[in-house]
Amino acid sequence: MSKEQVQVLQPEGFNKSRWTQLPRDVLIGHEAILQLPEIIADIKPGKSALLITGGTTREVAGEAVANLLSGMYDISRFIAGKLDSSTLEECAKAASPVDFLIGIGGGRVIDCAKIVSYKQGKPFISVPTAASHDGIISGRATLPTENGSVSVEAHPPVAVVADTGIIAKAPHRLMASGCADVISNYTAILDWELAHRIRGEQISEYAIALSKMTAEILVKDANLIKPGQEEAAWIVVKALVSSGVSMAIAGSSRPASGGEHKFGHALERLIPGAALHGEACGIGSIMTMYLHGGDWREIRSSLHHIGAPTTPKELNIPDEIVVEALMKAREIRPERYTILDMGLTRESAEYLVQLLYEE
Ligand SMILES: NC(=O)C1=CN([C@@H]2O[C@H](COP(=O)(O)OP(=O)(O)OC[C@H]3O[C@@H](n4cnc5c(N)ncnc54)[C@H](OP(=O)(O)O)[C@@H]3O)[C@@H](O)[C@H]2O)C=CC1
Ligand SMILES: O=C(CO)COP(=O)(O)O
Ligand SMILES: [Zn+2]
Repeated sequence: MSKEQVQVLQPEGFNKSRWTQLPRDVLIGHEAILQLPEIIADIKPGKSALLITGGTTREVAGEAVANLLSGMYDISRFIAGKLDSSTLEECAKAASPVDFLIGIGGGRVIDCAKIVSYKQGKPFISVPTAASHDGIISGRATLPTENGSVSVEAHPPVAVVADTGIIAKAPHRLMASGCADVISNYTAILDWELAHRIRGEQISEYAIALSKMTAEILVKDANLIKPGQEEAAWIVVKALVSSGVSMAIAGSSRPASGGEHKFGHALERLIPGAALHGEACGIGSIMTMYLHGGDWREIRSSLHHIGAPTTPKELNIPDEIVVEALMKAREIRPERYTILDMGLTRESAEYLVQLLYEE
């Protein structure tokens, strides 16, 4: 090779730079949890750990992890029953003496571990007990506030350990919700492209391609997603990881969160706990796909096939609340421009909700 240096013809003002953070170790599979000691030994995060769980997930996996690691590490425990400022404060106190954190549970618990570990500059390990959301691996956390949910900067876990045996045993509703979260990537991308065309918002073709491919693979494999099957857990966790990587590439949740997520966050504010995160976003995605002029029936039948709800009635949510959530979606994260920010009228919102019931 010639020693001659290539002369870089720098376009004036070129100053792009992106720092993409990803986990160092991702372990998915049968009895993966038993390999936690090896994963921790590989990362060498320190000698003491705080295990953050929920009330149920403490029983499902938290105590098993505590037993596995005790004797090797100093273990303390914290139960994150909610995700609000006082829980975060208490969790931060519990975390301050330890070297690293392990979040064992659903999205709420993992986001709690993510936020506290980020604020304290400590590593955290993500141990999802359900395939219910694509925040398993992402570097962002969703924080409910009085003014609606905000996406806050955090850091990705240093490692993800997803035990497909544990995840397959979780209620199927959780896995179906995770699938819906991924299927909603279709409309999140359409919204991002819309914002690019109308507002000149920067898009990432790599993030879009990965996010779209992930949703497509999941829809193709929908017939394999059955309750209690470890293979189903394997397929869905891989999709959630891939969707999380698309967010890491984008440096934002844009490739996986558009108008259907703004609707989902608004619904959660109006009727907390009635729908799981992915369930709400899936229903939102049917409606925003209709507005985009895309194949909304395909979204609806994929959700139905997987076992996710496609109507408010299935969740015992009154239709009027869904109309309200569609109208309020524009107040959630107003800087995130989507099809729901284009002047949706109440009459159109009512029509969208009726569409969900169409034969
Ligand atoms: N950061 C990001 O990028 C993303 C964040 N999210 C966030 O994640 C949250 C949604 O996560 P989701 O998991 O749906 O909700 P939760 O974390 O609230 O979990 C739902 C319920 O499932 C229970 N559970 C979890 N695993 C099992 C199991 N194996 N067996 C029995 N029960 C189980 C939980 O128990 P327990 O009470 O013990 O917790 C909880 O009661 C939202 O806050 C959302 O905003 C969603 C997507 C992306
Ligand atoms: O849920 C997400 C992706 O599925 C990301 O969350 P936000 O909508 O809070 O950005
Ligand atoms: Zn989501």
